[in-house]
Amino acid sequence: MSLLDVSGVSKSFSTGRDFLGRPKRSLPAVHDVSLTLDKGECLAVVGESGAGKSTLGRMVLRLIKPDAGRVTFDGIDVLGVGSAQMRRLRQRMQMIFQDPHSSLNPRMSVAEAVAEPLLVHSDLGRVDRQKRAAELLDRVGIGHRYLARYPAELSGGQLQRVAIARALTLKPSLIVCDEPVAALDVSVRAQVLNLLRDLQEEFGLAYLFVSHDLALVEVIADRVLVMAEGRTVEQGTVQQIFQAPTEEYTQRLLAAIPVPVPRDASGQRMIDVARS
Ligand SMILES: Nc1ncnc2c1ncn2[C@@H]1O[C@H](COP(=O)(O)OP(=O)(O)OP(=O)(O)O)[C@@H](O)[C@H]1O
Repeated sequence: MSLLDVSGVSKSFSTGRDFLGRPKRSLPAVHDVSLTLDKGECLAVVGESGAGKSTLGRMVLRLIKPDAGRVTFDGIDVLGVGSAQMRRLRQRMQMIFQDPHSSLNPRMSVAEAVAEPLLVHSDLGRVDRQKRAAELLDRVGIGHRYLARYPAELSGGQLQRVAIARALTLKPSLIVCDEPVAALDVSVRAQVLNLLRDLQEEFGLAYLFVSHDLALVEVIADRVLVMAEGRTVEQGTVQQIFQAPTEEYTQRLLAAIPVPVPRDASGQRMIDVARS
């Protein structure tokens, strides 16, 4: 059984209102998309802007409720559970957003932000919560001198590390990463990507990795789902999608990668993203 099983999910959004306040039109954002994700695996969802990638990621966590389809996490029907069970389930399914500035509370110190989920979801006392937060922050490369600082005092890369530590606090098995390095300076992208990769291995995390950047996807993903206009174009392993894409749309996406990753005669990547 897969850790995550998404079957035929669809979502339409209504746009604008007529003079009676009724929605004018219903536009499909995601249509009949299915995927599976195993423990410790990384599935990238790629496609151009507006393809429906973020909507799909949010539906997996029930942050957006699908109009149709099923989402099963570890055998549990995510769309069918009550709010108390959903709160428990959310501990095991976390999300990292593109913009760490907006995902962290500006009035909470770095240590408080990482410890907060434990206040809500565990019986740990204050000292133990702070200790666990400090350990996690240390693990993601944020030293002790930053613990009492506030988001406005940190760089984008540091903030994303804090957001990653916060996502790890409750020991999730799935993290939906929605363009997690897209808002960062090019110089720190590789470091944060490598951190995500190391943490995945260390904690056996499964990632649903939403990205429009195929060069990153090739480095981090095991499998790829290509989306266009809300629909699945094709799915396959990284090798299949990057070396033998069957659909013209995927071929065009690949051709648009600015700097193709050099390969040796056997098709293996010749460089890796620099280690942090
Ligand atoms: N809350 C919303 N209300 C109305 N329309 C929405 C809403 N969220 C998304 N959409 C629409 O759904 C479609 C898919 O959006 P989505 O953000 O999922 O795409 P995406 O592939 O993640 O794009 P991007 O890479 O630009 O973030 C778009 O046409 C978008 O305008």
